[in-house]
Amino acid sequence: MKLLIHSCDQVVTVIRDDDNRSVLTGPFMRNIQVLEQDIAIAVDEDGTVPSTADARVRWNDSEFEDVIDAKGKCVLPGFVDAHTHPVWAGDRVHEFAMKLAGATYLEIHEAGGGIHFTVDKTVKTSQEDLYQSLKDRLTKMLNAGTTTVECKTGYGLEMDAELKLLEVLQRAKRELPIEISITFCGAHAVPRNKTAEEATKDIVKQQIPRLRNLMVKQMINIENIDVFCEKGIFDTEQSKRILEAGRDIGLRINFHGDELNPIEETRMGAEIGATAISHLEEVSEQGIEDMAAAAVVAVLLPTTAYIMKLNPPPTRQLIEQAVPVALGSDFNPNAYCFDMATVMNLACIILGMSMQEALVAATLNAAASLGRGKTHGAIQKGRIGDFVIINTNRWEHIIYQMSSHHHLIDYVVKKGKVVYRKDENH
Ligand SMILES: N=CN[C@@H](CCC(=O)O)C(=O)O
Ligand SMILES: [Zn+2]
Repeated sequence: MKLLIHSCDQVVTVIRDDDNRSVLTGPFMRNIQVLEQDIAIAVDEDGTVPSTADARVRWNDSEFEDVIDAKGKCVLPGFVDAHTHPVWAGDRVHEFAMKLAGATYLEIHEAGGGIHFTVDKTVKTSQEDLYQSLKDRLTKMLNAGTTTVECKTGYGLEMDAELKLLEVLQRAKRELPIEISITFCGAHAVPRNKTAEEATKDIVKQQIPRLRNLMVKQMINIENIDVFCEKGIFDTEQSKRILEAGRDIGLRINFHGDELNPIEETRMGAEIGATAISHLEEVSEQGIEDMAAAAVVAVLLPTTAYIMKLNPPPTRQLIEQAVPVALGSDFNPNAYCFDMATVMNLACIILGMSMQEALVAATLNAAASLGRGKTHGAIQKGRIGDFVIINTNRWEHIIYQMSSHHHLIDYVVKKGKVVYRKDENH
C-alpha cells in the first residue's frame, strides 16, 4: 500500500461511505461527516482509498511505503479550485491602483487595459517563459492545498496564441503533480481587430474544428469550453453558438455569466446543458430557478466580488433553492489569489456561507463542476486519495485563521503520494 495516515484527531470525509451522491445541495451542504479521535486512513497502490477512515481499522506500518503520524492534526479532502486563469504574462498591479481610485473593470477594459493588456504581453512571451511562470503558480496552489485545478486559456484570443497556451497547459498536466482540467476560453475577450461577430465566427468555424483535430490525435486534452458572456463582450446568442460548438466536440460547458450585467445567459446555459456557470453576481430569481431545475453548478468567486467591490452573488438563495454551489479562486491578473483557504474565508464572510458549506463548495461540488464528482472531493472508499493535513485539532482552523495556510498545512497528498511536506519547505 502507498500511504498510511494514523492517529488523526479529525478526518473530514465530507460524505459517508454509503452515500453515492456526486454533489451536495441545500441543507446537505451543512451536514458533512467528520470522524473524530484516533482515526486511521490508507491509500492503495492505485492511489484510491480502500475503505472508510475509521479508528477501528488497524494497519501494520510495514505494509506502507509512507506513514504519517497525524496526532494533533486533521485530514481534509484536497481542495478543488473550480476556476482559474493561470497562463499569462503581464501583471496588472498598475490597474489595482486605478481601481482603488474608482475606475471600473469595464471602463479599464474599454480603454484597452484589462484582459487586452495581458493579451498583448502574453502573445509576445515565449512558451518556455509562460511554462515557468505557470509552474510557479501551480506549485503555490498545490502547496496551499489545491490538488485539482481548472485552468483556462484566454490570453491569446487568436488561434496560434491560444494553441501556445494550450501546449503550456498540456505540458503542466504531464509534468506537475497537481491535477489539471483544461478549459478552452478563446472567447475571453473580442480581439482588437475583430467585431464580436467576426470573433464568434472565427472560433466556431476555425478554432474549434482545429482543436477537434488535435484532440482526435490525442495531442491535447481539453475538457471544458468557456466564454466571457457579458454586455460589450460576447452576447448571449454569440456565446450560445460558441458553447454549442464546443459541446459538439465533446467539451463540458462551463462559462462566465451574470457577472456585471444580466443578459439572460443562465437560461441559455441551462437550455444547452451547461455543467457550470461562474460568477453570477447579477443572477436573477428566474436564473436561479433555471439553474436549480437543470442542476447547473454555480461556481462562485468571492475574490472577484471583494476586489471589484461588486454586490456578492445571492448565495443564500442559490443554496436554499438547491443550486449546487462550488468555489474557485479566479486566479488571474485582476484577482491575484492562489489559495482556497482564503477563498473559503471570503465565502463565509462575504457570501454568507457556513464553514461546512464553504468546504463542500471547495471540494466535492467544485469536483462536480469538473465532471469529477464521483471520484474526487471527498474521502470515501474508491475515491482518489487527495488530502490536506493541517496541524490543528479542529478542521475549521483552515478557514478561521486568515492567511495562515503556510503555517497550518503540514502535508499535501495527491493520489496517496506526499507532494508537499512543510518540514522540507521551511
Ligand atoms: N471576467 C472575466 N474573466 C476573469 C478576469 C480576467 C482578467 O481580468 O484578466 C474573471 O473571471 O474574473
Ligand atoms: Zn474567470
